Amino acid sequence: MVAETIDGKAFAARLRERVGEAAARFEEKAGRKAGLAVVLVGEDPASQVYVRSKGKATLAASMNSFEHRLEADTSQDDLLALVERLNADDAVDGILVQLPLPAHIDAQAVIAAIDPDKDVDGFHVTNAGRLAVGQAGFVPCTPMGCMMLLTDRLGDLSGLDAVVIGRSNIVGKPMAQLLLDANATVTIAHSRTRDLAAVVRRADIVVAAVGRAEMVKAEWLKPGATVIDVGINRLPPADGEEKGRLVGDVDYGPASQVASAITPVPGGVGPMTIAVLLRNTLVAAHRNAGLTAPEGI
Ligand SMILES: Nc1nc(=O)c2c([nH]1)NC[C@@H]1CN(c3ccc(C(=O)N[C@@H](CCC(=O)O)C(=O)O)cc3)C=[N+]21
Ligand SMILES: [Mg+2]
Repeated sequence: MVAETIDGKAFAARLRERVGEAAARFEEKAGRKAGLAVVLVGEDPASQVYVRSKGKATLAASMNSFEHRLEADTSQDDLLALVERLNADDAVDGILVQLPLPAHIDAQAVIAAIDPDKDVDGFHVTNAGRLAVGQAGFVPCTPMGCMMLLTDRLGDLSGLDAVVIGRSNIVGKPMAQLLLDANATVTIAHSRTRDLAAVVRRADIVVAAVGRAEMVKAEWLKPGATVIDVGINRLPPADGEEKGRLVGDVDYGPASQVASAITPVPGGVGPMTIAVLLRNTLVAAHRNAGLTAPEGI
């Protein structure tokens, strides 16, 4: 079997297009653009790349982008004060504080300071709780993007066996909850899981979110499984390479001989994360303006 490639990049482009059209309609109704504030502390090169592409995508989707770049030695109090200003700013519908933060800042305290109704990352405990008990709130962008790719590919997930590898608050746990809400039978595997290969072997759906390059092997997969690879790992440069290649958590080449469908890295889940961020921001804008959020985005 040769797996079909799940083209997250193209799916995300279509989603951003729809969000952009809905954002233009929002502007007509509300008399202002929807706005996303992105806060970056320090100069981590990877974070700078992400923040730049978020800003570009936000503007391209007819929304305002407010970028706040702070020195690496910014105090936690100064960062919290900025978050408070953004909470109070009516032009700001969504707030994203880029993670990771420098070690001297308590990321949990910063996330807790964000107004849950502007928390378009879905990281605030209020939104985690809303997801856990089935109330409307913001769902973390990466797992939401994975769900969109899965339901587009498979339709009804009811009764399917899903294995999520990784238990982070940002991906693994919310991913498992979304799969459960879709009536899949869900297993969360992690570093202490015994015989991970045997656990993965049962799965119709595998979501790999461990952050270890090419860890999930083709031999672990049930033939015909649908594989969503959340990992973005840079390999050490090979001979003659300036930068190492980007690879996922799945050993893509061999895995694509066993799976029926698989997301590539890059071009899979990553672009979906940004598209869902824009969608969450537009939903936030509608709520803040007292308008009904549009359907079909
Ligand atoms: N508060 C917060 N929210 C986040 O959502 C958040 C964050 N902090 N910190 C960092 C991670 C990482 N992240 C990515 C987003 C898009 C791609 C993406 O578009 N990747 C492309 C390009 C990859 C490349 O070429 O570097 C792809 O996979 O095809 C990747 C990673 C969001 N994050
Ligand atoms: Mg975590």
